[in-house]
Amino acid sequence: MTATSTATPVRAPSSSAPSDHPPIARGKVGVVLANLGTPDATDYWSMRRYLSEFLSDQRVVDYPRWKWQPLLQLIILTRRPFSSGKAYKSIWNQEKNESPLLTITRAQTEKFARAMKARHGDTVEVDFCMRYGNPSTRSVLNRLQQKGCKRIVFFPLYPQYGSPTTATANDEAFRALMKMKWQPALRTVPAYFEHSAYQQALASSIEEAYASFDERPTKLVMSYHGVPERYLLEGDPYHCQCQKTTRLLRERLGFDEAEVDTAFQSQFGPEKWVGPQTVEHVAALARQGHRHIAIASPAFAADCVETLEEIQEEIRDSFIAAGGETFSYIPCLNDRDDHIQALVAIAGDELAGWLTPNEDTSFRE
Ligand SMILES: C=CC1=C(C)c2cc3[nH]c(cc4nc(cc5[nH]c(cc1n2)c(C)c5CCC(=O)O)C(CCC(=O)O)=C4C)c(C)c3C=C
Ligand SMILES: [Fe+2]
Ligand SMILES: [Fe+2]
Repeated sequence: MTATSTATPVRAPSSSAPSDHPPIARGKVGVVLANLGTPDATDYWSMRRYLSEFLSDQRVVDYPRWKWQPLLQLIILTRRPFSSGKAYKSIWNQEKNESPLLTITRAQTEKFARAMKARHGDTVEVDFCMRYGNPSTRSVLNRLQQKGCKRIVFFPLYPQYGSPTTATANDEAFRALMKMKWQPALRTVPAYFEHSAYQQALASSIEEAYASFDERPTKLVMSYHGVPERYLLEGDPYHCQCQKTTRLLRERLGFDEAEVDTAFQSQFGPEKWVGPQTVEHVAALARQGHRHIAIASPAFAADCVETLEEIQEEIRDSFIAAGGETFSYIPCLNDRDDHIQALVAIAGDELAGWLTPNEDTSFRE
């Protein structure tokens, strides 16, 4: 996906340059939205390929390779592609034959590109990439470099910093740069959960959902993707940033402390993960007498298998089985206009000084 439809002006070098000098693309600034990635299809081998790439990443599962790879390749990847494939199948975008995460990320990028172009003109080139699967980080950064982007803002779409998400996305971007003869300057966008435009978009999405309910839920559960507790103890701020996301949102909404809980989902493997686990927490809420709860998932910029299947099927079933009656899922911010405007504002902060009018960043003659 390319934001600007104009062809890249590739010019001959200045008249003082030798005639056999390679052509030089005119200087542009790239902005790349990066998300996690998703399988290309739901069959066993597509799922296995995707999960193998994902779960072999030591930022995600940090056990030593000699210990983890035999377990992963010989045991986990013989079974998990079937169960995960079933989950993806239940939410697959049949019309486009792709996963919802890909559909939504593309829609976000198209809107973001239009808004960036309206604000900054043709100097900015926008695209998206995935950490695992396609479009790969390397292919997108190579394309932008070839189009003449001498400066690139790399924007991992994770409101909270996590080593299994933000850090590995950035690692992959820098790995791509390692192969380039003419490497662009690269800025990475930090966690943005505190940004007021992001907080406002999140608050508006919840207020709009609440205005549509016949009866006010007695609890709002903020369900974040979990991580092993050890990652927190070893310095990953993700858990703290999730707690703070909830607090800032609750203060902005003016909700009572007792009305909003934080929980963590998607536990994987035998290690202790941060808690409470959403699937158990909602059942406990039902047993305590909560009949109507709302649930939002602010670790994800886009709805994905973890929200559309895990929350809306597995976690909902857990609440209903324990005696709950109404389970209201509030979608991720996806391509809401206020979310896109927030992303534009956040990217704008990182572009500071890079968009001087008429500046040619490509070549000084
Ligand atoms: C095995 C350990 C995992 C850690 C740690 C982890 C952290 C983490 N993940 C996200 C965001 C997403 N994860 C998604 C899917 C997913 N996550 C794991 C494992 C870990 N994640 C697996 C095995 C899967 C695949 C699905 C499955 O088999 O259950 C997704 C959805 C992708 C999609 O295609 O829809 C997202 C998004 C965060 C924010 C996070 C912690 C910082
Ligand atoms: Fe995950
Ligand atoms: Fe899951």
